[in-house]
Amino acid sequence: MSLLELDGVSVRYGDRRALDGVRLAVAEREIVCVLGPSGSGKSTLLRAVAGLTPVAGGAVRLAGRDLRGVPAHRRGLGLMFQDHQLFPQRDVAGNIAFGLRMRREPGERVAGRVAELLELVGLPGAERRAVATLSGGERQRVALARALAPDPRLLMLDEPLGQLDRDLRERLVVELRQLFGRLGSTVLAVTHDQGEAFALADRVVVMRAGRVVQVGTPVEVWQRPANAFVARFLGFRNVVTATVGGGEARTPWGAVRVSTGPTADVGPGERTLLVRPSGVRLSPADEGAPLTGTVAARTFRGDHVLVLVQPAGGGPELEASCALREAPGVGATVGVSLDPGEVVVLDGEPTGDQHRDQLS
Ligand SMILES: Nc1ncnc2c1ncn2[C@@H]1O[C@H](COP(=O)(O)OP(=O)(O)OP(=O)(O)O)[C@@H](O)[C@H]1O
Repeated sequence: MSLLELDGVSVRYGDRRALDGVRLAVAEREIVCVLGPSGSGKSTLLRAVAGLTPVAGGAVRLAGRDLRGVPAHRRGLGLMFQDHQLFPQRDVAGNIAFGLRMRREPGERVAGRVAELLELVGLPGAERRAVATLSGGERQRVALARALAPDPRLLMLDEPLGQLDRDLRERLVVELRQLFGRLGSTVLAVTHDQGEAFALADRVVVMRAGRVVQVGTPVEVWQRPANAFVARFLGFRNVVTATVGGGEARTPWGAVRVSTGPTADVGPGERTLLVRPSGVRLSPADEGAPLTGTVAARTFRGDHVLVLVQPAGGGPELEASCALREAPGVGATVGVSLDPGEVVVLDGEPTGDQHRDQLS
């Protein structure tokens, strides 16, 4: 059964619809990450669930109970929000114990719980440290311990690692996932960083202008973006309109076969086509590839290079993913062929997970 259900939830700020009929279900022990550009309604969604923003339509249910009229502090939620900073005048223990003290838990029990939580988040013995002496990553851990302290049924995180540098974020996100798995936490998190969402989540929810545009596992969303918006948001550049029919797609780069694999079930017509950068194969210019082009830019991405090629015959630039040693230099003329296995036809059919997302 779902622990959290949003059933057609809408939120308005004046005339602006910040959330528009959002349907979403989060299962017990599931980690769901809401992803979307700035202003798409991610924080509003969390605030609506938390009871910090009034809901104009639809229902929010926790374990089957409608939360309408239930004040924020009675909802059994743990919140770690961007704007919920630590109290600078309290030490680490004072911050973590805040919610427990509000519930008038006995001092001894509180001290034991604080010690346990500090152990959990990797800061054992830090009770008496002043908040001002903590690094950004340590503050984040304390904020997490504070959110976990009352043993919430649902943990809600808004940009949990937002202010930290990339290296630390990448390490912490793995730790967080392990920690939530160990604790059996149910988590609804919001981030604008797709890498973070994909590393943390069991399921990803992509939002645009107050609506849910795709729900799926990280692999499903990555392999099969629902439409051009999601594909571009994930960072794919080779997204074009193509005419599909008779087992091929006519693209601005010429015809590409699409008869095999997951695209075979898509009907004919004008479609959005995604060519993954790994499917753009570069070769020496004189080896007879169907296209030629000039390398316009290169971006190093750790273990590979993204190469931007301007096709000689016109059409949008193509992004190719190359091994470090094989990446041609800027200005080089190259041959280009597209691998049909890496061409995905988008739109036109529901992604499997949209069914799963619907509430019955
Ligand atoms: N208190 C408010 N009053 C009026 N409009 C608001 C208020 N809070 C948010 N909005 C508007 O509602 C929309 C959704 O905002 P929200 O903060 O939920 O987006 P977000 O996806 O979390 O963005 P970000 O990633 O920048 O935090 C935006 O257009 C925003 O300008």
